[in-house]
Amino acid sequence: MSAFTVGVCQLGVVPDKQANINKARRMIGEAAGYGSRLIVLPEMFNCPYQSELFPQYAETYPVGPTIAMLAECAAKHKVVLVGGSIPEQDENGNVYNTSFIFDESGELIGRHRKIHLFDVTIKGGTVFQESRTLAAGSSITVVKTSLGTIGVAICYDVRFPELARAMALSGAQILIFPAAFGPVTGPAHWELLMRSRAVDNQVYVVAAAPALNAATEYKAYGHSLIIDPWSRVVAGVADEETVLTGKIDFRTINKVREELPVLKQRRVDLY
Ligand SMILES: NC(=O)CCC(=O)C(=O)O
Repeated sequence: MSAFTVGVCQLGVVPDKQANINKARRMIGEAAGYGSRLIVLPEMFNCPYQSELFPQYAETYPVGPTIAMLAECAAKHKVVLVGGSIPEQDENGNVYNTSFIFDESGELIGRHRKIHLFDVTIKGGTVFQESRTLAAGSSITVVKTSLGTIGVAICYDVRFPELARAMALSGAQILIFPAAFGPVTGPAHWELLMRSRAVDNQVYVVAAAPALNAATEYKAYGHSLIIDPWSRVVAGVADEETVLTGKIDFRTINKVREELPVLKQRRVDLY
């Protein structure tokens, strides 16, 4: 399919896990009602973004109310669903920041475990240590869907351009980033990074953020975005809870790559 609508659920996360699941179900239904064939949720959408909380909100595939809701909604609405991310516990007790990806029949078609953990100390700003409770994933995620090929990475992963390039070279036409930037790096880098990955690789970028909830400790920046391969913002919002939609048209990828053939012109003999 060369053109279709993508929907992004910019959901405001609350401490009550079941309330987050219910809200996600409702927002996925709303996005499907707008004609979205691909729907994306934000990073850690069932759990406040706080390291110490991740283990207690974690689920082990295929068991768990969040995973069940995602599979059920994908099948009910016949959509490709990138289920943001949730804390996932494996059989050895390791917890990952994981995106589960479902097809239109509710089958799991991909799983991305965040590769680069968000361990930063910005003086006078954000201090975060995902590695206190999370383990890092160890593979790149590129998934063929009925709509096209998608690459999925999570939030801080966007800062590593080699990863986006590897996904694009593996055939990804859309790079999807469930994410949760905060009030310090959000205004400074969010749009810049997302648009850079789009222009570097001449692909669509979909960045799904949580809405701002002023009552939670981590203040999400919001500003979900859909960006085209020319780096134009197709659709964007501020920090409120809402469903964002935009058109993806793969013919734009071909047009941009024909006009500016930078991917073909790379000097792989030199770098
Ligand atoms: N959840 C995250 O990985 C946050 C990344 C972030 O805020 C950044 O600036 O990078």
